[in-house]
Formats: sequence, C-alpha cells, structure tokens
Amino acid sequence: MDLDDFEALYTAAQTRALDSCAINDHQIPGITLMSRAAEAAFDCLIGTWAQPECVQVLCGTGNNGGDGYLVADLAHKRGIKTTVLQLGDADKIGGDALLAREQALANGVEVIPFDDAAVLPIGVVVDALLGTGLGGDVRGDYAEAIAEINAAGTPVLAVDIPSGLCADTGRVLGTAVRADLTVTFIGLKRGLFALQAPDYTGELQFAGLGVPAQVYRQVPADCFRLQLEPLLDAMPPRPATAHKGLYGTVLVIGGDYGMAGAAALAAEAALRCGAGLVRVATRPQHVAALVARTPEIMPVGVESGADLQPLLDSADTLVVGPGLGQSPWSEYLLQAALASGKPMVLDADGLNLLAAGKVQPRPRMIVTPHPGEAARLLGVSTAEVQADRFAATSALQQKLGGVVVLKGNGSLIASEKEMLLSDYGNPGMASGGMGDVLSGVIGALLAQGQEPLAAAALGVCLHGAAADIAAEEGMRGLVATDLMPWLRELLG
Ligand SMILES: NC(=O)C1=CN([C@@H]2O[C@H](COP(=O)(O)OP(=O)(O)OC[C@H]3O[C@@H](n4cnc5c(N)ncnc54)[C@H](O)[C@@H]3O)[C@@H](O)[C@H]2O)[C@H](O)CC1
Ligand SMILES: [K+]
Repeated sequence: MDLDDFEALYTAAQTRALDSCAINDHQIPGITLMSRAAEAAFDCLIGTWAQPECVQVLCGTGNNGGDGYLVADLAHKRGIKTTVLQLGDADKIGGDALLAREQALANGVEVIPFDDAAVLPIGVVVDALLGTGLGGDVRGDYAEAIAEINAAGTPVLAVDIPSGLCADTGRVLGTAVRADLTVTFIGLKRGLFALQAPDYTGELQFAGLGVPAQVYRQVPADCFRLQLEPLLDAMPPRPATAHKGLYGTVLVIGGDYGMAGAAALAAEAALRCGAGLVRVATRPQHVAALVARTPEIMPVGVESGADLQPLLDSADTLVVGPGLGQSPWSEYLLQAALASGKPMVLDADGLNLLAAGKVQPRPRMIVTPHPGEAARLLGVSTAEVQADRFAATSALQQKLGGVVVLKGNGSLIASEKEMLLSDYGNPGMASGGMGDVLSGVIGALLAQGQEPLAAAALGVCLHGAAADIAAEEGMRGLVATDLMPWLRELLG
C-alpha cells in the first residue's frame, strides 16, 4: 500500500508545526499565510453565495480571528456591507491577528464588540472565532456567539474548522458552529472526518496557501484519508485461466441458534467480493436454511472437534464471530480457530469472548470492533473510546497486535505503524448485519492474497462506498443485503 496515494491528516499540533515550518524555515511571513487564508476563504464565500447582501464576521482573539479580519477587509473592499463582531478583549489580540485587525480598521471595516451587537438573520456569517487553538470546552461569550450563529438561520462559512469542533478528535467541545461550508488551511485536520464532524463542517474545501512541498516532508503525518480507487488498483485482474482455487477458501464460523443470518450475510459478502469457495461452520440445524438462501455457499453442521478440524485445514482464511454467540459451543469453535494459526478476521461475539478472557489473542488477526466491543476489549467505557477514537484504536492495536478496525463514522484502520481513516459510509448503516457483511468482505480480500492492512483498508472503503450507493434510494430501511450488488460492481 502506497500512502502517497492518500491525503495526509494532521492534529492541531502538527498543523501548528506546518505553520511554523513555513514561517521559520521557508520565510513565509505569518501575515502572508493569513492573507492567503483569507483570500481562499473569501473566494469560497463568493464562489458559493455570489454577492451576499452583507457579511457578518465573528472574530476571536487568536489567529483564527486574524483570518476573519482579513476576510472582512476583502468583503468590504468588494463593496459588501461588512461587520466584524469581535469576541474577547481587544487588548489580548497580538501578533499577526493584531496586524490583520489594524488593516481592517484602517480600511474602514466596521468592528463592534460582540457584547454590543447580535448576529442578524441576514447575509452570510463567517465563523472566525476558534480554530486549532481551541483548548477545552468552549467558554463564555464564545459559547453564546456560537449559539447565535446557529440560531441565525443564515448560511455559515467556518474558517479553518467549525468553532467548537476538536481538530484532533472530531468531538464537539461543549458546542460548535454548524457550518454550510468549511475552508481549512495548510493541512487537513483529522478531526474534520471523525465522529460528529460531518454534521458541523458542511462542504469541506482545502487551501494549501502555497506552502512548499518540502514543509510536508519536514512535518510527516501519521494518519491518512483513504480513497477507494488506489486500493482497488491493488486487486490483480483475473487471467483467462482463472479457477476458483486461485481465489481462496473462506471459512465463516458462527451462526449459533437464532443467529444463522449473521453467518449467511458474512458468507454471501465473501462470495460477492470474489472468494473462490466459501464454507460455513455452524449449527447442524442451520445448514438447510443457509443453502436455501445462498446455494453457492457450503455450510457444514459442527458440534464437535472432529467436525471442525477438516474445515479449518482446508480453509485459507477464517471469518470468526458473525452470530457466533457466547455459549460453550461458541467458545470451542473460537479456540479451535485460534489454534489453527490461519489468517483470521475476528468480529462480534468472537471479540466479546476475547474481551471476557475466554480465549487469548494471537498475532496476525484483523479485529473489527464497533465502539462498544472496543470498549470491552480495552476495559473502558464506550464514551471514552468515542472521546478519542484515534487513541483508542492505537491502544487496541498495541494490545492485540495485528490490524484493528474501529467501526463508526470515520472508521479507523490501524496496524503497528499506520493509522488510516475511511470516511465512506452513512448513517443508514446503523442496522443489524452491516458488521457481518464487513467481516465477510475483509475475509474474501485476505483469501485473495491481500495483506491484512490492505485487506482491511479496501474492505472498509468498499463496504462504506457500497452503502453510499445503496443509500441513494434512502438511508432509512437500508439493510445489509442491499450492499451485495454494489460490492460486486465496485470491485469489478
Ligand atoms: N499560524 C499561522 O501563521 C496561521 C494560522 N492560521 C489560523 O490560525 C488559527 C490558529 O490560531 P491560534 O491563535 O493558535 O488559536 P485560535 O485562534 O484558534 O484560538 C485561540 C484563541 O481562542 C481562545 N480560546 C481557546 N480555547 C477556548 C475555549 N475553550 N473557549 C473560549 N475561548 C478559547 C484563546 O484564548 C485564544 O484567544 C488556525 O485555526 C487558522 O485559522 C491561518 O489560517 C494560517 C496561518
Ligand atoms: K472557526
């Protein structure tokens, strides 16, 4: 996998390092960067809303506010009625932000203390309150200003990041601006793609501000935003001499009483993603139903060790967990699967048995927890996992080894060295069975020779992209089976 194919994502600290590298090592003055940021934001504003009747710019006392003053200056010069509502104590403004404020004032821009004004429900509002300098939950007037922006009912452009959104995690820190458009500078912040961020950023535009490429080599990123196309290119074309033996045998292990459907979904997804053969080790009572649903899969009823071993021997890849349950039967099957040493995707109840200490992890697994399963595996609350998904995913990877997929908005895929983010997918995926399909997708890609990280990355993006197409007919009522035709179409 070539990470150069993907956009780098940065933390707030890394973005500040990019800024200072551009300023100190490449002699681009901070005020020049700020002017370029303002020009980029203003161009997006005009490009989106043409000539608004007025522009209200809410400015904080830091450099995000500095950007805002220069946006106001540009709007004023364009003949647009412009007002700056200024938060905080003007005496606190320094550095480049002070230069920007002085420039706007000198050019006749109206600047009013926020305390003496209100956000009016007219024109376009520009949010230049808080950027990457946000520290902790939004305090005092800033919270009030955000509430007024969100209540004004006008189009909102957020400068760099919607104020109140954490650039590192995507969390809303108390409150945040709901923007229609966010123009972010120099580096894509990873928080713009995680958790609730899409509900707050609106359309996202990036402006590099003419920072030399060398700066990005001097400040390396440790997280990358996946794109489906380059990952698909890694799947080799099928030769004329293709036969099913070339594309691996996937063994799905699961489907305890009442949960045969989970195993069926994983098995069908594996077939739809190109596995050569798919077998299912499940309760004997489920065999007929599974065959009836998908005649191409080969379910085998297992109750004892003797039954399972031949299936493990003939499999290239295991998908353990869909509908596995947590009974003694479940535990036995998982123990045997782990002992086989075969490449494995471990999901659902397989993860819960692992978290309960019923089995020990082994290297080279791909685990695919949702936040609750990750929380159990880490011994923390789900809220703690969601509070910093990046940290939780790294911690779980360090604990288990192998590859960890933390599902949810902005799914994360981590190996020992890499952290990858997929922002494919949509809220319609919040329905039972989606995780079972994902585990089958990844199992099929592993069986076809993809390395674990590549199989997980492609599988997550494929799964989310298929759901995005299926959701075009409506998010509510989107079910896991709806993904099947699109998995096949996207893989080609
Ligand atoms: N560095 C550059 O050359 C460029 C920076 N850009 C813009 O600058 C901001 C980052 O600016 P910074 O001064 O570091 O911080 P902020 O303006 O984001 O905020 C600091 C400001 O806010 C107050 N504050 C912090 N936390 C809170 C809180 N929880 N509640 C209330 N108030 C808070 C703090 O007191 C400061 O006054 C970056 O995002 C870009 O927009 C240029 O774009 C590029 C050049
Ligand atoms: K902002």
